[in-house]
Order: sequence, then structure tokens, then C-alpha cells
Amino acid sequence: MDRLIEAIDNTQNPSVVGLDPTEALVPPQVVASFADEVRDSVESPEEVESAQLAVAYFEYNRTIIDAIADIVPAVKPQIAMYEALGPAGVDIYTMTCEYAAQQGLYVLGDIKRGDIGSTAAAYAHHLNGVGDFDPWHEDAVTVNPYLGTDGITPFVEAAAEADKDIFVLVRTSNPSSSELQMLDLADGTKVYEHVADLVEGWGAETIGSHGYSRVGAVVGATHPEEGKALRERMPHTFFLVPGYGAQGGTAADVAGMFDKQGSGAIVNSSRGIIGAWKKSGKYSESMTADEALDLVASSARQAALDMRDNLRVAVYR
Ligand SMILES: O=c1ccn([C@@H]2O[C@H](COP(=O)(O)O)[C@@H](O)[C@H]2O)c(=O)[nH]1
Repeated sequence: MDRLIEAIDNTQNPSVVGLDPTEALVPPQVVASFADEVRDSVESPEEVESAQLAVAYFEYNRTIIDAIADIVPAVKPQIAMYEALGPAGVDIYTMTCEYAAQQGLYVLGDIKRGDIGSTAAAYAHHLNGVGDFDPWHEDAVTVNPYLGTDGITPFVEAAAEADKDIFVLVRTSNPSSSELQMLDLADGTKVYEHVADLVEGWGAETIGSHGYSRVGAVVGATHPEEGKALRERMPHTFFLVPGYGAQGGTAADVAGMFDKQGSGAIVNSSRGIIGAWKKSGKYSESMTADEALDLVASSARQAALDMRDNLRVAVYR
């Protein structure tokens, strides 16, 4: 986690921009501008729509990365948005990760994998690549702990080998998360608290120079009280905090998830940043694709600055 913590220190900004493109979030003239290029390059007419969206997603992502790379430490591409387009989307996912890394950003791949040990070892190649080849360009990935220790160990080993990190789902931000995570265990703890204890243990051998291990935890901004208690319970575990902005979480909600030095967490916003152009009041259907991308860039930058400033007030107090 040392590289992430140092990137946060350098920008004085504990926030990560989620790169979760959807058709509704990309201005339509940007998608339309790739029609001719794509029609000439695909093998069958059925592929046109996914190929066109994929190239539009990359242009959109590149515009956003260029607009925020000097003020945020990290990005979090959500692989589901890319996989939804098939192979063309997966290519764009890796190209997005590579481009973000080239701009100096820490790349947190939100892939939420988890399986039996032998299969988890294959998924863990997201971190340690294939030989000397790193096809994914991620600095960290998210992992699902439902299968227990043998599903996590391959990720921890791959992270240690490649000097990378993982973030394990502990207390997720979504409305139904309590159905499982808040269940009581026989010893009086909740399921998510037990997972939190496992996560501290999984990371124990990998604590870096800033006191945090390679094994982070996902803790939703929508659970401020539990997040604060988890901060105490997990002293060596860095938090990825989604749920800010579009899901209702605020800077005040996440403040308790940081340690006394103002470290220990990074807060994600995806739609709140990349979709800010839609709420700017400046968009017009008559804009050219370049004008629409300029608006995407300026709106994303302003939203990222606002988030940074709100977090600074709440966290670096
Ligand atoms: O508990 C969780 C775990 C992951 N996520 C992911 O974070 C982003 C949130 O997007 P917003 O647009 O800022 O709501 C998205 O990729 C989720 O899959 C989460 O929200 N909660």
C-alpha cells in the first residue's frame, strides 16, 4: 500500500476517480463520431455497436484521465462496464489501465474476483502477469472473500510477488449488503466483523513502511458508524471507500474511516465525477464531439476538485 499512500500524500487528496463508463454517460455525439471508423474495422455488422461504444469509452476515459491526472492519486476502472461490451470492451479496459498508469496514476482494478484456490491462482495473474508480461496494468484489484482463506491466499502471494495490493469486500455500500454482512455469529460478532478480522490476518505478513498491509478492505461510505468502528478494529488495513456522491455518502460520513494522521483510506466516486457534465447545465445536443468532450473534462475536473476540497476539510482537520 506504500505507493498508494505516497501518491495520496503527493496530491494531498484521498480520493479515487471511478472510470465506469456506460452508454448513458458518454455524450451521444462522441459515440456517433466513431461510426465510420468502426464500420470499416469490424468483421461483422453485429459487432458495430459494441466496437463503437468501446472506442467511445476509451476517448471518454482518456479525456477524463487527462483532466484529473495532476490532482488525484488514483483511478478505479470497473471491469463490468467493459466486459458488458465483450472482447472490444475488455481491450478498452486494459488500454484504459495502461493509459492511466502512463499518466502516473495508481490503477485499482475493480474486478471483484474470488474462487477456489486453484482458480483464484489464475485470477491472481491480474497482479503478477504472465512471465514478464503484465497485460492488465493494474496496481491493485478488488477480491470477494466469500470462499475463505484458500480463495484469498493466491491473491496475497501474487500481490507480494508483484509489489501490488488487494482490497477485500468487508462492508459493502449497497442497500442489500446487510442481508449477509450484518448477520450475528454465535460469538456475538457480525459476519462483516469476522471478515474484517480475517482481512487483518491475511495482511499481517505484508505490512509496509506506512503501517498498512497489502490487503485492504472495501468499506462503504453509506455505513459511517460501522466504518468508524472498523477503523479501530483494523489498524493495519487500508480502506477503499465507495458510495460517496451518487450513492449518498458525504465527506462527513467517511471522516471516521481515516486514522488520526488523516491516512488509512481512499474514497471513490465514479458517476459523481465522470457524469458531472450532465449536471453542469452547459450541455447542448448541438455541440460537436470535441466540444462535448471539453465539457466532460472541465466538469470532471471541477467535481474532482470539489470532492478533494470537501475531503480535506473533513479529514485533514
Ligand atoms: O461496496 C461497494 C463496492 C464497490 N462499489 C463500486 O464502486 C463504484 C461506485 O460507483 P458510484 O457511481 O460512485 O456509485 C462502482 O464501480 C461499484 O461497483 C460500490 O459502489 N460499493
